[in-house]
Amino acid sequence: MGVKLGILGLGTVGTGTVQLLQDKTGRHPLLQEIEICRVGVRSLDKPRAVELSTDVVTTDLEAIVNDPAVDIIVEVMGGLEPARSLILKALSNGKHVVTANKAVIARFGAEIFTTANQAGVYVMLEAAVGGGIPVIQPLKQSLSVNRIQAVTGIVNGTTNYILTRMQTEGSNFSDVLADAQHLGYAEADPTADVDGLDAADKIAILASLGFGGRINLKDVYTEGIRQVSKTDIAYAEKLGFVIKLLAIAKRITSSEEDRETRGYGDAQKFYLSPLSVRVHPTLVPKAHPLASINGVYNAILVEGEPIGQVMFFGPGAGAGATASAVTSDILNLAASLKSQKVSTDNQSKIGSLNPLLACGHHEYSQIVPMAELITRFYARFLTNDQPGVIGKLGTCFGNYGVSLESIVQTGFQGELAEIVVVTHDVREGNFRQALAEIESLEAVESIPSLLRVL
Ligand SMILES: NC(=O)C1=CN([C@@H]2O[C@H](COP(=O)(O)OP(=O)(O)OC[C@H]3O[C@@H](n4cnc5c(N)ncnc54)[C@H](OP(=O)(O)O)[C@@H]3O)[C@@H](O)[C@H]2O)C=CC1
Ligand SMILES: N[C@@H](CC=O)C(=O)O
Ligand code: NA
Repeated sequence: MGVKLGILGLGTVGTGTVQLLQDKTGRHPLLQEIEICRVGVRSLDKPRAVELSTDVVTTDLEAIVNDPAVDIIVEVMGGLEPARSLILKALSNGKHVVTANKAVIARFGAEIFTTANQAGVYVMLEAAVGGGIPVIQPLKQSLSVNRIQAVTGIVNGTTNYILTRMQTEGSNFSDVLADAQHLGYAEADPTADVDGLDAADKIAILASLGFGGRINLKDVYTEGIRQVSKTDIAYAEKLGFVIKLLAIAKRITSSEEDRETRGYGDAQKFYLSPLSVRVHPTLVPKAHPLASINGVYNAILVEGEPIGQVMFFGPGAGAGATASAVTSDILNLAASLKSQKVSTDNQSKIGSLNPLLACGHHEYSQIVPMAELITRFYARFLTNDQPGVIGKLGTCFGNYGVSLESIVQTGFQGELAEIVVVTHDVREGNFRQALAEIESLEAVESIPSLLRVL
């Protein structure tokens, strides 16, 4: 008996998935048992890069999720609605779901996983984070015995592609964005990429898998790359850094908790300690493993105990790479359908769910406010070119306990001197108080850039 798919969407990812499923030679033999039964699209008139018979393609997506012949729904249409309702309907109808939709999972994960668990079916989402990179299943399975301390990633291919080309070619932001859209990396609305929202969805998913608590998206501090200028890229380069859009989820332990938990004597306390979850452009030291991740590539560095550091690297977007993740999820489900004893009653299906494939849902994690974050900063100031300005900046920083790692004045913008500082670790709240005082100095014209340093 074959496994029948209903695919919702035939855009970049849907087309890549159909292409992969239509070209099975040399791939896993179980693929032979998978059959594309129905494919849902918005428009029947659009030219398609794949051949599908006209009775397979439809605009009636409800009919696909209600079709009793379909075993697995593959949601690659994107957007929040009707994607969310169609996923919920499919699950209620007892169908497994594979989705690449991080926006839906980051917002409605709890509702979706609850519905799936009640129906005794799985929701698979490998493509939702890191495109083709296996990172969801490793966090759920291979790394699940570790106490995760931090997940730090470059998880948006579009912005990494843009920043890389701005750095290597000195290209202009909007031209490079158009190329990323053309290559199929960007979301339908690229604002989600450029403003960091796509990365925020992804780190919320990774943090909830890695740390075991639900993440409220509104608690994820999110800053995109629009304000990253060629000037800052050039200064960063001189200072030994590259600028990357990082998504960071980190367990924060106060020094007291730290003492108790470093030996992991009190594991419960470790699990309950708050997290910092954020997305922002970051100066990454050139020697750091994430500094050399360029173009559409993504990488996710996971730090845990006892594993130490593990980095997942690969193509984070694009048709083929994402189709690889979607199709592996399909294959996983096909294997589990094959090995599952035929069971008609729901209760026994729930009992037979593999906890390492299913997604749990938990309490919300506590997220520390950004003012409490301890990090290094890079800031660029435009000031009058007069004696004593650097001293005045130093005094303001000193007033709030901000210690400077470096301070340079190399350039000019017209009549104004350009001063760049990099701080040592400082509480963000203190740094911002110092900046407020600096802004009020007569000699200071503006503070065009403020970036965090890894
Ligand atoms: N592109 C990428 O590299 C990656 C994308 N993803 C995720 O995969 C999902 C799909 O992305 P992508 O393939 O790029 O998106 P596209 O915009 O290229 O494709 C969307 C597809 O869904 C169909 N569709 C959308 N809305 C409806 C609707 N209301 N009714 C019927 N059909 C609809 C469209 O139909 P039609 O063709 O008729 O317009 C189209 O075929 C998104 O969730 C995205 O975040 C994840 C990883 C990487
Ligand atoms: N738009 C996303 C696609 C993959 O999730 C990206 O650029 O990474
Ligand atoms: Na992935």
